[in-house]
Amino acid sequence: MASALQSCPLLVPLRTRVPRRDTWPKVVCSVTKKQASDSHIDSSGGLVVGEEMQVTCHALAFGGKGVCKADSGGLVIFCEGALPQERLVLKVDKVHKRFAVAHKLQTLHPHEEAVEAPCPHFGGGCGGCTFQNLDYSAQIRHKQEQVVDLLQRVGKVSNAGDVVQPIVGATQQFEYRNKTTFTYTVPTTRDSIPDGKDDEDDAGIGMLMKGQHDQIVSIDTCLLQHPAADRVLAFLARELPPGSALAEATKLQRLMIRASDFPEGARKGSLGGLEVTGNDGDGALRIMVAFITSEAGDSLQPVARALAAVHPEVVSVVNLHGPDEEEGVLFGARTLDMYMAGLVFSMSAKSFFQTNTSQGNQLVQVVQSACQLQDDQSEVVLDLFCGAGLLGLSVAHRSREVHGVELVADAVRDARVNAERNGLSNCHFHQGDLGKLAADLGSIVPQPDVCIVDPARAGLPRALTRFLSKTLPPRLVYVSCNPATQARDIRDLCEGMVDRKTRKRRGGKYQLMSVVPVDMFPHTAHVETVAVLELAS
Ligand SMILES: C[S@@+](CC[C@H](N)C(=O)[O-])C[C@H]1O[C@@H](n2cnc3c(N)ncnc32)[C@H](O)[C@@H]1O
Repeated sequence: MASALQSCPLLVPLRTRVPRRDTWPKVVCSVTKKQASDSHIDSSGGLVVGEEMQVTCHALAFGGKGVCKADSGGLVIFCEGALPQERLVLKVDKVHKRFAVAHKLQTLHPHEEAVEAPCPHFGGGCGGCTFQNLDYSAQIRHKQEQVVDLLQRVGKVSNAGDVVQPIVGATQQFEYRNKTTFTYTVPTTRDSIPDGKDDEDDAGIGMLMKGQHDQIVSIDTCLLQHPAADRVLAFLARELPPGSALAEATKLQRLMIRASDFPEGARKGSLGGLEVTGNDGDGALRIMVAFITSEAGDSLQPVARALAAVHPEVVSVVNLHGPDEEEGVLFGARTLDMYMAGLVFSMSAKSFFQTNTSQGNQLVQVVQSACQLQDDQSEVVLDLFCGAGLLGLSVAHRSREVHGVELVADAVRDARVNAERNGLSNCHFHQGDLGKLAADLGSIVPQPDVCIVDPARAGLPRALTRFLSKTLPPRLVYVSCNPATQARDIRDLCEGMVDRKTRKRRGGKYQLMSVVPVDMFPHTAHVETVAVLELAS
């Protein structure tokens, strides 16, 4: 059923909605464009756009697409939804010079570890999950293989198979997300619908479609998020529906729901080994809701109060509005208390927090042991891209000093409060853009013994790699949510950066000691990795 829907481009608009943006996307027209491109014949590699064919999937590419080939050989075809060893029918969407892109129409012979996906939205285009139809042990095995493969191909690490440690799998594979963001849409206008007819159902709240930035799948449940978030979503879908006068007046774009409690295995005692302050809170469920709007959203106050009256676990409702996401409190507190690694964190709506509480604890333990701090609290730790301070604060009790640097001002403010709330007076946090201030970082923070970096998906800014290659902290602990950019940066740090004039690499001083993959996001293609680099002797 799901694959039949995916196979027919004309059905796509019925399952998608147009999100509101300040710059209005021309999404509905793109259906017409897509039809035009379907009829375009591209003969490169013998593949034709729109062609349907039987193939076998051989592996999973980074990002979750299946790597397929036609029986007669030819170009590699990256196919959405295909699993290794699966025999399937696909439809070619795009043909490039060296590869083609396709989506699955039908499974002929399934992956031997295929399972029934429990979510009603899986396979319907929702961008949330990739592997719900694959047994969890197979998911993590593939993630492990991808990390090794990227280190070999991109990082040029010859002993990648030895360096990469066994992946830390998740004990809790559903309901693990402590934060979910939903997109609000408005009904499309009459002229933007190709057949000129209004679609009464054409507004919704949902997740972005796979690979899209301007189309969503309407959903009423997400099996990855905290179940309490489903209840909040249901209330708001009823009381503040897309297209309602209030949603229109405030230009409501997105809805963020953040839940704080203790999923199975998140408590300090049950994991063991976390040496922190033991600040576990009372275990009560608390929820923050943020309405992200284009216009100031003071008029959302009555909805916020009604939500908190029906769902007393909602302790904070805020509005982030305008291009700078200016913050206003609609109900309760401005921040939400979150707990991880035996520490308490005051979290503003705009601050980053590890999205999987249970696996966040595991990640912290991996980082703590990767830092290999001495027992005498003599060492200085740098925590770059520190967010609200999670990693730096979790090693502060074993350090002389911790210095964190972070771009988002609210996160820096939270990090300072968090140091104080956890009684960690040896921590200092600085606000700044590490892409811009990297060259001057030495005048802002002391020379570290250990430097933790945890950048966004783009990896390290070039200027920061240059700074680290010059100042040479003895130990680098590189936490990454994108093993591809991490592999690139590891190569730069170990073999040296490419000299613009000579086009040769020079100056690499590090060696890669270990990489630990941690599965923070079961059922998705994402994998977190913690790499340790030391100065080569
Ligand atoms: C993956 S999060 C890690 C946060 C923190 N280490 C944690 O575990 O909670 C990356 C952080 O880097 C910050 N960031 C992104 N680009 C940055 C930049 N150019 N300079 C400084 N911080 C940046 C983001 O705001 C975010 O808080």
